[in-house]
Amino acid sequence: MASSIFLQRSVNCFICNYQLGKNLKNGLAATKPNFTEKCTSSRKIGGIKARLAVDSMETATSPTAFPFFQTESQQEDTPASKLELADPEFYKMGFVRSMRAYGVEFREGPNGFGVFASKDIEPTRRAKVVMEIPLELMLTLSQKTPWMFFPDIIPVGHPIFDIINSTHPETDWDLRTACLLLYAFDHDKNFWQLYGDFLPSVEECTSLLLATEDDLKELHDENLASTMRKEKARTLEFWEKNWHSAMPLKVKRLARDPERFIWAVSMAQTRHINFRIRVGSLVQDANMFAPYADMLNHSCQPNCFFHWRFRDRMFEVMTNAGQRIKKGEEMTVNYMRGQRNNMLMQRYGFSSLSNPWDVLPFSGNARIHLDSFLSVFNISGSHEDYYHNAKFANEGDSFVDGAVLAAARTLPTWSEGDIPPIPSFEIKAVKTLQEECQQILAQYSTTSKQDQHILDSTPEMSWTREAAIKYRLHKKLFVEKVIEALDIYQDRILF
Ligand SMILES: C[S@@+](CC[C@H](N)C(=O)[O-])C[C@H]1O[C@@H](n2cnc3c(N)ncnc32)[C@H](O)[C@@H]1O
Repeated sequence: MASSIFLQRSVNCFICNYQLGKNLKNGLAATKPNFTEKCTSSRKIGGIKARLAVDSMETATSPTAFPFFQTESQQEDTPASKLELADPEFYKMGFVRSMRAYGVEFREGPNGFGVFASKDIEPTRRAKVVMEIPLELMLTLSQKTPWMFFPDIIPVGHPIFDIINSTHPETDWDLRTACLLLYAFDHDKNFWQLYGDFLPSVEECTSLLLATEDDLKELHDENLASTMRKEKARTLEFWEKNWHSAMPLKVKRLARDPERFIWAVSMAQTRHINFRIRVGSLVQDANMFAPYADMLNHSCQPNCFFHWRFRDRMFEVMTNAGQRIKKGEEMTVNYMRGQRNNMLMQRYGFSSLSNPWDVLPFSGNARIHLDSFLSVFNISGSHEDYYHNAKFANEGDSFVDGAVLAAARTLPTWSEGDIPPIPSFEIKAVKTLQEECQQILAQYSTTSKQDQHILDSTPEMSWTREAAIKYRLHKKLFVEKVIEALDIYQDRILF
């Protein structure tokens, strides 16, 4: 594959009507395109600036000082008012098509666009609607054959119809939705021709499908790197099979180069939602691109969720019942409950410093006392639902976050009702577990400090490279947090 080919898609900037040559180069070492200097109202400018500005704040914050569960997108550390607001056109083009947003605003932060509360949201007994997106604005594909789609923009007999029809509905959902997205971009007066300008470009998308071989090496995780190579090969194979020279122009122009198709698949992987919807009497499991809702970032402790309102075919973003959200706070949803960082990376190109579902591969026989370990950190609930019982935590005690919950889930433990831990046994077990942690750290060729230094000293790094380095850094910080948690366990319980 010739990865250095440039794809130029001309788009108009809404504010200044400047003709932008959209740089779709799939070379992530690429220098930032020139047009960012000329147009001050495109998504690109804000994205890059915001990332630089916020990165320096991030590094000033020690990872262990993060408040419980508030570090998912790390935008909480930056006042929302400092993040750039989305272009007014972004709202307008949706409002005229009956999209509604209540008490939320879109801003560009370190993780691209995000959704923020524009006023205080008081807790209520019922979940509150904050966004409504009509079915007509979404791109929706049924997951089962015969495949159905909304809105009905593809004429039967169009070759892209046959291409989508040739895919496997369950395993090829990303290839199918990518085809539908590309068709929507090409379809006269379709909403996605406008919305597409607010999607991340090749340079801004964190999907590892767009990562270079060098970026994949930075993961320091050969399994994940190899999975991504296979994913990329599968995508290319599909493009080669369907975009050969004998294809009619109306298909060819949708993705003239493999890079364009890989970008569309990465949009599908990082933005589409699996959802069960009811339209009339028909209940369908669907793959959907839901504009505006796809700007919500992920959190393992989200304050919002999605809902389908079948009565008037509205896709809704709702706040959790009883949830208080302060003005400026980020609104988030959970993309993948119960998944480890490698799965988040594979699908979305980011990892979480405080993912409560991450695990460490302990191999020995050493075990610590479950009940006493949990009680030291005020962790409550059953195994699958551990949570930090902040009510009993010391004031200002911010050590416990998702990483400590993950530690609670993965540390080998024992428990026999009321039998207390025997200090000498526990010390031995703790030491062995900490040694295992040190061994895990020793397998990496860099330390967490070195990773942090690389991130701090290379502000112009590509988004995929940054995501890869953060991934291995998050792993190490998790291991270090386990070591520290075991220290605290010894200090607080045994002496
Ligand atoms: C559905 S989109 C969300 C909107 C996106 N931020 C944007 O700019 O368009 C998913 C992408 O957002 C970013 N993202 C979402 N949640 C994140 C998080 N907690 N940490 C880092 N990046 C996140 C990742 O790049 C991911 O692939």
